Amino acid sequence: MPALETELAAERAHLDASRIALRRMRERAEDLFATGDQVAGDPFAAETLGRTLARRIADLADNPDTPLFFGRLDIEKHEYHVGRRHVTDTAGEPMVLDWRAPLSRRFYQASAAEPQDVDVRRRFGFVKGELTSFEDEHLGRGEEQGTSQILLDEIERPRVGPMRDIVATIQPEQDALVRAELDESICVQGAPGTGKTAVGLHRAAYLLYLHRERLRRAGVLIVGPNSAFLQYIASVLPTLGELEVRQSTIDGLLGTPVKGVDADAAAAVKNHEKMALVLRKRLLSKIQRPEEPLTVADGSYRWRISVDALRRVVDDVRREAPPYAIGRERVRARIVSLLMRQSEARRGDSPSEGWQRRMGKSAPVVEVLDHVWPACTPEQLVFEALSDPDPDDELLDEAEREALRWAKPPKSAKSAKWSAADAVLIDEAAGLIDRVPSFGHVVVDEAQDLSPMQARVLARRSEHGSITLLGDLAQGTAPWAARDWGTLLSHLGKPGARVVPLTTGFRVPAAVVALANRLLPALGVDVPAARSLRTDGALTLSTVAEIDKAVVDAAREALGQPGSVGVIAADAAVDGLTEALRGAGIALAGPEDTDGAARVTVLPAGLAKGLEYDHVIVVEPADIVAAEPRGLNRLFVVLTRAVSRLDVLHSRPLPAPLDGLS
Ligand SMILES: Nc1ncnc2c1ncn2[C@@H]1O[C@H](COP(=O)(O)OP(=O)(O)OP(=O)(O)O)[C@@H](O)[C@H]1O
Repeated sequence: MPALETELAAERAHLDASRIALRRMRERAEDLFATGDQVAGDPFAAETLGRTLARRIADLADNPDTPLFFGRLDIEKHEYHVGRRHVTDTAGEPMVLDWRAPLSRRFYQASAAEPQDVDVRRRFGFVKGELTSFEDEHLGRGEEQGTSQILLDEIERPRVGPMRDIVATIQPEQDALVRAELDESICVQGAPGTGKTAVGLHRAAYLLYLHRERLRRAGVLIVGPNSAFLQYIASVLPTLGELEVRQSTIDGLLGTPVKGVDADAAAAVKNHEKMALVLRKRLLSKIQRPEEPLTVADGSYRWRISVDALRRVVDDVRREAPPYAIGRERVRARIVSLLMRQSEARRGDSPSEGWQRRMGKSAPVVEVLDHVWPACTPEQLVFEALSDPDPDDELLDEAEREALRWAKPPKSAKSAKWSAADAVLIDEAAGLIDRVPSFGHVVVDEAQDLSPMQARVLARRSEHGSITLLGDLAQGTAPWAARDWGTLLSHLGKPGARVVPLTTGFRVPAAVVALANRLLPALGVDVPAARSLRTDGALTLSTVAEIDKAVVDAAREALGQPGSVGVIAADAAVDGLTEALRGAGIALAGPEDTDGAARVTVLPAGLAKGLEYDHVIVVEPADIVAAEPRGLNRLFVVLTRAVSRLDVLHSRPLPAPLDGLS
């Protein structure tokens, strides 16, 4: 047989053997699922089983498109398959290792230079769950291949629907972040499409696998910029078998319903870190020194605490600096304890708990407390700070005080229409007044846009845990967006966190990366430029006479290719473009698209962050830039949403950094 045919025959034999193994494993996984159904003995077992089954249903829901394994390691004559989760045979022996297991690390990290005892690493390629190819690297013999074709096929695959997991093709520098220790907080500065979001989600799944009990108790939180983004990433963790993770926006974490909108000047002051001090100062100013002694009647006795003793109590508690509400209870407890000592000395016995409670609630004690340490709710504190900013507070100047004051003052905290920034202030106040439960781990995506006060919301929720901060300073579009990570990390309470850059792009083709990189010098941030792994892709820049018509034509042409199409324009242009596309008979994704078949989405530039489309049509870049103070950063975000093809259509001149390109 000629050499090529021999090789092909051998390859077919390998594939057939792997297909048989795959079928056996899937049958075994389904068996495990079926038997679990019948063994619930008691209510606790039934509940636990219910949870396990729910997870398994989610695990298997993507059958048969999700392969049970995607890799194999040959180590000391043993073959270990690596897949999305453990599968064991009837004797309990592992058939597939979970990708998060310690041994699986070698699948991602072993190299010819450091084979880690791996003789052969095999990657399997699948198309719609069907095993179609494999690649072997004989690391033991010092052989390693360059960029994997299976990885290239995966990143060039058309994107339809929500985000997918990347377990089969996690790259070594991504894996190092995914597997960082639970106690370590990390900040990932990643250029567009370098896999920041993917890394954050896989890190959450990895930490849950390794520290399941600890994290189940404390909880894992993923914070994203808006609900469209959360929907887009929602299915990644379930396909990795993890259902118990809270995914939320910042607004969603706060208890206050948002009914009002701030003027820009008010939002700027309210999001500034000095508001934390303003609120703190205002709250502490409620604490007064006692002026009168306390006298309490107790049957035929009268107990008396001197002004000096009361002052000592208040001063001591103030120095201990507990949260405000706890401070009030501490003062009450210490006053009761002084009363108790007098009672013990006079009566010679220890008063009961009932007596202590009665004393604590007696009118004279409550009167002293209300004077020296009055109760206060978070809403009340913020209401006061916005109704009547303290003129003696040198933290704010008069313009800032004016910006803070309500345009139409509400009668009380109860009737106030709180804005999103007010809700953050109320959360700050709540953190001053009482303790906030902390998550075990918090992943924050698009973190560059957090304001200092929003960062403090997350600092409170990760005080006893760690964080994974994901972002790109170049994509900062909020008025308060971070210019450097150090300052933001301090607001998050993790000043020492390691900042790690990711620069290899998996989404955006090289030609599009080169276009977007032209904007970088004008963005005022110091970040390393991206390098794309993709040499495919197409870029066109066209001057057009009639924008609407050009967009319709471009969308029609885009529909000739597979995958999703995103038409991204300045927010104000979206309605007109929607009408033009609908008028031309192009079905648009959205609420009317009940069967989910439409492939074209019209998207305001303001919502494009974090999303991706196979084909992106960017409409009138100059309008996108002109629409907001950080318009160039917004354009940078918009240009980097394309997976395969980018059309830039403009009738007005292109913004300066792109000048002369079309
Ligand atoms: N190792 C990988 N293997 C396959 N695909 C990958 C890999 N890393 C990233 N990708 C893909 O690249 C695309 C971009 O990833 P992701 O959205 O996580 O990047 P990002 O850095 O968060 O981007 P952005 O800053 O633009 O929001 C996604 O489609 C993701 O699945």
